Amino acid sequence: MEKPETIVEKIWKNHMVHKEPDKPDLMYIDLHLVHEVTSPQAFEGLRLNNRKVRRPDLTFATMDHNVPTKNRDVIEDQISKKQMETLRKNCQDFGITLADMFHPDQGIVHVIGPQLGLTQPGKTIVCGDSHTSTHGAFGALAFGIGTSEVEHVLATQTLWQKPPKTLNVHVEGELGTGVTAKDLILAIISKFGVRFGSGYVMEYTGEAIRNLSMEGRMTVCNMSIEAGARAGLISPDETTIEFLRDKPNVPQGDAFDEKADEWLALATDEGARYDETVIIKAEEIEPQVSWGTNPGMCVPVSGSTPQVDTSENHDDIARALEYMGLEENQSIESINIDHVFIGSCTNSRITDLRKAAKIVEGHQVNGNVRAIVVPGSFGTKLQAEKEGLDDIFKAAGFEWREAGCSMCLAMNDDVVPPGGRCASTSNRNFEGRQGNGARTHLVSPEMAAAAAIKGHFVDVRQFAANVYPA
Ligand SMILES: CC(C)[C@H](C(=O)O)[C@@H](O)C(=O)O
Ligand code: SF4
Repeated sequence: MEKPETIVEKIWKNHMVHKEPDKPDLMYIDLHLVHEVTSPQAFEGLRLNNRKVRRPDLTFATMDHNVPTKNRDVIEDQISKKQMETLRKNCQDFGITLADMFHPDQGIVHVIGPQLGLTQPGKTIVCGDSHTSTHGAFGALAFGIGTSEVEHVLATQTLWQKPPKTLNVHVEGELGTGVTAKDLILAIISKFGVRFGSGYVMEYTGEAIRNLSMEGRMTVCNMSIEAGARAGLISPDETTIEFLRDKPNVPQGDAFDEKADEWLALATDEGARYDETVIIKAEEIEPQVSWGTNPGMCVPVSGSTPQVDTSENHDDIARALEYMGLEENQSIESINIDHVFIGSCTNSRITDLRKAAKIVEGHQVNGNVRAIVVPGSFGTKLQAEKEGLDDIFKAAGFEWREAGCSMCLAMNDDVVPPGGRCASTSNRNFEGRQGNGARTHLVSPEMAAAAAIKGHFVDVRQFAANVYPA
């Protein structure tokens, strides 16, 4: 029998175009996703060198970071406006399909790729965006690249890459009711730190991962980058196949089933070797809330902020607590919030919205809280409206918005004011991430929904005991 291989080894072998000693490998790229923020200089470089886009048919663009989510017709910020106009012109000049602001396919780049069936197992996928790791949920090797690499891929459809080391993140057992994929990945990062994946491609394995929906898997893979990894992925299985069936850009009918067999064969072989393995027990995980200024600074909702002098990195902790306006040993449930953001490429998919709506139904947003729901794509928004989720959110006092990155980062009109405190379903809680002086707490959509109603963090399992029968 042939030597057992990991999915990463298989994809690597299938895409290596050129290898020579002491150099990275030259890799073929199957899908290049483009957005307005990291592409302008890349296109400019092509123009300066008189080059064309090598494979416009393997390149797909959308606008997400800068788009207004309230009134699409008014773009106040001149830089945003310019970036969007530039992307429009570049896509026209170079023959690239663009899901423009009013296009039905528009949305956050990492939400629409899977929805359109562009994201598929076994593909190499790149985008000038760190959260490209999201697409790894499908068993694709997907990573973020810098603007000069964007230019290289546009011009050649290839990329120089060092073969990665592999890290098996094995999650045993089952997550408890009310404990989500978001809690799982936050718990992993807080346990092992924001650098533990450095230099690795992480493959998530184990029963708890197998039991996740594709949306849950995307949430997990999305945040691999916050653990320092180059990429994160999950071997394809029947869940992957059923998600992709009938999607627009996949083979249809019998051809799909043939393709599905090929995809399933990419899964890591029994007995394949990883460079490193860590094991996590799913049962031990509780709903998480970040208290600090990186995604590893998280505790269970039943917990408290750390004590400074007995902690290992006390300077970092003291600084984070100060920025966050929190005391040491402060219970998480005592933290009052004034903003809630349900959205971002981590948690803005239809299942996220359904679950948040379930918590919200029949309640009112707390009077001190401004809460917004921003679907990840136009398609998600339509689906949610078809199901009446928008009515549930609006009746409770949430604002219901158009698709985009929105309050995940302060690159558009959706900003948390200085000193404001936000329960956010996004992936980064760095200083200033949601606005100058803004304070971000990372949580699951369910936890964000419950916090919106109470005005402070609560254990969603108690808050919504009716939703989580014993
Ligand atoms: C703007 C873009 C380059 C950036 C990224 O790469 O991740 C953004 O999407 C983010 O989440 O910080
Ligand atoms: S939603 Fe946030 S994390 Fe995702 S691509 Fe947009 S800005 Fe980056």
